[in-house]
Amino acid sequence: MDSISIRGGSRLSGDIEISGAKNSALKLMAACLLTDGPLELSRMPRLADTRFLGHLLARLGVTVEERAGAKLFMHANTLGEPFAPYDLVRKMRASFNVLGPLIARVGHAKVSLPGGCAIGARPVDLHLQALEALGAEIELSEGYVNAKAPAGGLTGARIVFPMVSVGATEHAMLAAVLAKGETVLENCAREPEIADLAGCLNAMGAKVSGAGTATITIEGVSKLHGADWAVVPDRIETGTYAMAAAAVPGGDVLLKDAIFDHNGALWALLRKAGVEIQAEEGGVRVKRPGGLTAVDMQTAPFPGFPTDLQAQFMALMSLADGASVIRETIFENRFMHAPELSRLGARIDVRGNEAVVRGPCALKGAPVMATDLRASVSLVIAGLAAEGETMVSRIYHLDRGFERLEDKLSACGAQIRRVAETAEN
Ligand SMILES: CC(=O)N[C@H]1[C@@H](OP(=O)(O)OP(=O)(O)OC[C@H]2O[C@@H](n3ccc(=O)[nH]c3=O)[C@H](O)[C@@H]2O)O[C@H](CO)[C@@H](O)[C@@H]1O
Ligand SMILES: C=C(OP(=O)(O)O)C(=O)O
Repeated sequence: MDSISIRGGSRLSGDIEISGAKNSALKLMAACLLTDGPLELSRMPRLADTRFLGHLLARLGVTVEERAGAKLFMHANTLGEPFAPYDLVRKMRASFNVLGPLIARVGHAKVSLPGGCAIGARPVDLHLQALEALGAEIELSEGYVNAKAPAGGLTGARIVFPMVSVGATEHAMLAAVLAKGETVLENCAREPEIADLAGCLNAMGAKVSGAGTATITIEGVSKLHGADWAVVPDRIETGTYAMAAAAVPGGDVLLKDAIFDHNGALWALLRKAGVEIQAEEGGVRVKRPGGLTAVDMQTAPFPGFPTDLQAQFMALMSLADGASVIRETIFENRFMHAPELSRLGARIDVRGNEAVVRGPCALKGAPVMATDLRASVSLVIAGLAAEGETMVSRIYHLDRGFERLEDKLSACGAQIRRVAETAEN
């Protein structure tokens, strides 16, 4: 297993190009199952997760080809057995979203219950309830979901989600586009990835309206066709590099292609903390002119502060003057980075879903372990500010969601490198 070595203290200066969003790309990839026409995605991030889902799609009979210029071509003109085995689904949550498209197009499917980051219980009851509301018969057996559409196919329905779920909203959309009649989804997630999925589905001939609001209406169509679609820039990668730029005084980075409006909650808090944020032609500029002041934060569904940036924010607050109270409201076990940050010298007390960070802490490099995707990058941010060397192990978590992280950061002056595992280490 590779590690990442960081020598802290260098301020970041330069441009970082933001890749396509992992969390959007994965659902867009699942959409290729809905049509016998080709789907070509551009601004595709090359990540462990997208490769894994590519393997699963290939197993389902899809032709999957990476093409030059960050493109991914997928063609599901014929599909094989609609079976998604445990080994290909356990590593990430988004692969579960092949279930809806498979029942919508093929009429039945067997898909393993999903894996993903170990940040809480993460049930899929809302996904299954939505598919059942569309008429699917669902049976759980030995870790698998066996699902079947009724003889005439899925039928539109009114579905009111009892809580906001990104994955369940997307899953319902992916199934309802081919259902007969109208589907109305209420209390939907409003994340930019949802609007991206709706845009792509509409480019494929679907009739989805209201994505990005709490109510989404879908007029089912009998067939979809191929399309070309550009993945939305990654707001989590954007926020992560913004906080990396703010970790060392003097940081000045242009986040190229970042969409300013997708990170409103983060920008408001960073400005309060003393970071300068400016929307510019072609991206967002982040500057850290002086010291940082502690601010409190609470995660919430979009447009609130994203849970996927909570770990990075905690790392930054360890460098800020004063106490910051961080409350995690989405996942019940998403503070595993706290003890690792403490190894670098951060003072963090965790009580239930609340963490109190008391800064500023003089961080010192140490060996630390990545426990999940966003936790691992919070250790990188802390390492950029720490004195001496920080060695982050288990970075396969990082490779799930950050494309060429070392290259992007070192091009801006960070002293960061990947250390390949050898017989000696
Ligand atoms: C691949 C992907 O896009 N992952 C993102 C997605 O995850 P994911 O789609 O899994 O997250 P959800 O929005 O569904 O989860 C929100 C909350 O709802 C709960 N819940 C969810 C579904 C369900 O059937 N039952 C249920 O109880 C979850 O346990 C959690 O407490 O949104 C999360 C919240 O923005 C992000 O952290 C993840 O990075
Ligand atoms: C938690 C994440 O991914 P997954 O939902 O696939 O575990 C993430 O993107 O931060």
